[in-house]
Amino acid sequence: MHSKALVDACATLLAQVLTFEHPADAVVARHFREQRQLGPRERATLADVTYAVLRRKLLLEQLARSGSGPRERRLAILGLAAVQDEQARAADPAATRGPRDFLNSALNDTERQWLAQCDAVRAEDLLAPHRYNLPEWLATALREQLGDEAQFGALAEALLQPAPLDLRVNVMKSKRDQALKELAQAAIKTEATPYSPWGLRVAGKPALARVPAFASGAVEIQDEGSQLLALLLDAKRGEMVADFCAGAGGKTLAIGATMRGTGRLYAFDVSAHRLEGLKPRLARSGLSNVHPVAIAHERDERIKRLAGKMDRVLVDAPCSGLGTLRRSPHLKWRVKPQAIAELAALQASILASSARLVKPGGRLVYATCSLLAEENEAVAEAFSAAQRDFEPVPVAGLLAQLKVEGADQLTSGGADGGQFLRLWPHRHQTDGFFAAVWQRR
Ligand SMILES: C[S@@+](CC[C@H](N)C(=O)[O-])C[C@H]1O[C@@H](n2cnc3c(N)ncnc32)[C@H](O)[C@@H]1O
Repeated sequence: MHSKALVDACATLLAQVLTFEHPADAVVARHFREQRQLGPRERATLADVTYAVLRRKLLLEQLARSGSGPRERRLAILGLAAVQDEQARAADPAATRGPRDFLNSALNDTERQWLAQCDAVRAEDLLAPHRYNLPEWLATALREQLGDEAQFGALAEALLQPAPLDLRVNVMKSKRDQALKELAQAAIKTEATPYSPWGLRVAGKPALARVPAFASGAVEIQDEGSQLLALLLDAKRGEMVADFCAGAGGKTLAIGATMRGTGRLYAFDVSAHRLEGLKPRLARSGLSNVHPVAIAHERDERIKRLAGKMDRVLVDAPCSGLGTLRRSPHLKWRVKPQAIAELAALQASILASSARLVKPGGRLVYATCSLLAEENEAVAEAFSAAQRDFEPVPVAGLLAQLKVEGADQLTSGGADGGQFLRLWPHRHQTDGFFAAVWQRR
């Protein structure tokens, strides 16, 4: 596609995404279905530009104010420039700018001059909102929580970077070393992730669909943080286990593999549509112990019948998703502060209902991919205070038993900082995750 047409195509897509009526990934997917003529490279560029604009929306809007022409076109130009910069940095971390020839060929003289002025703006001269690109309410909450401007700055910077591509080796089908070699034979370079024993981090963003290790189910795409949540549940062969908010089953598959395909693993969710997404992954995984069940709500009769029967229950609760801003940057503009209190009430209700499933001596894990204390520590502490027959279990000890390296770096809270799992993009290169664990007395 000619550079002029590409800028126009980016501007068209941005105009749809920036209404924020629907999640960005849904808008992009619909746009691609409608625009069948777009080739794979053009689709990749359009998606990259959309996400670059969503990540740095406050900065790019500020820079766009000085330009001329339609706003979406100015944002598309700045987004394309940002993507070229990212690509240049990926090839050479010392690089500051990508090449501008291709982009400049799409611009008129005024636009070229304006882009050169934008390129000349120095990061250190930016006001905090333009540097951090977070809505004010969220910046305030995260600053308060981290209690340190340098830590907050590092987090904000990490949230502006695209997430790495992590794989989980399916222990039913392969071992980490073996999968690494098999992927290398398909020219996919990976290295072991630092914390999860099943994790491989991929260099770059290669297409995986036709890679034999992926097609055979030997590896699945899963963030290292997500893998650690399944590890914490530590489900064993032959047990009765429930993944209460299973969605498309990312964690279900990891849990099923730790059970070596034995026992019974219920995958509950209120969304039958999301559970549908589990089916093709289940087929690849080789697991036969997973039972997906669509429920009406957390107090569904089918849940009540299983009360006190589960060895382990994972509650991967619906949350703001603010720990996933590297891959879902639209969330920072779509999630409203008022929604957090509603989510916290839903999380408390789901946690209390799912706890009934746990048998005496069984384990309960509450997890979110939110960074906010209101959805995390506050929900866990209120549960501990109200449910005296659930004994809080410090996560640091569990991680050490599971031989996770650097376990003491992954936790916070409690008298010694070991109570909860707390993963941060800027410290652990994972999405932001929280987990609390209890044992039923
Ligand atoms: C964080 S997502 C789950 C992600 C999934 N565990 C994974 O690893 O891919 C939260 C899920 O909770 C589900 N959910 C929302 N309300 C629920 C409820 N009352 N009971 C059970 N699941 C619920 C949503 O449909 C969503 O799929």
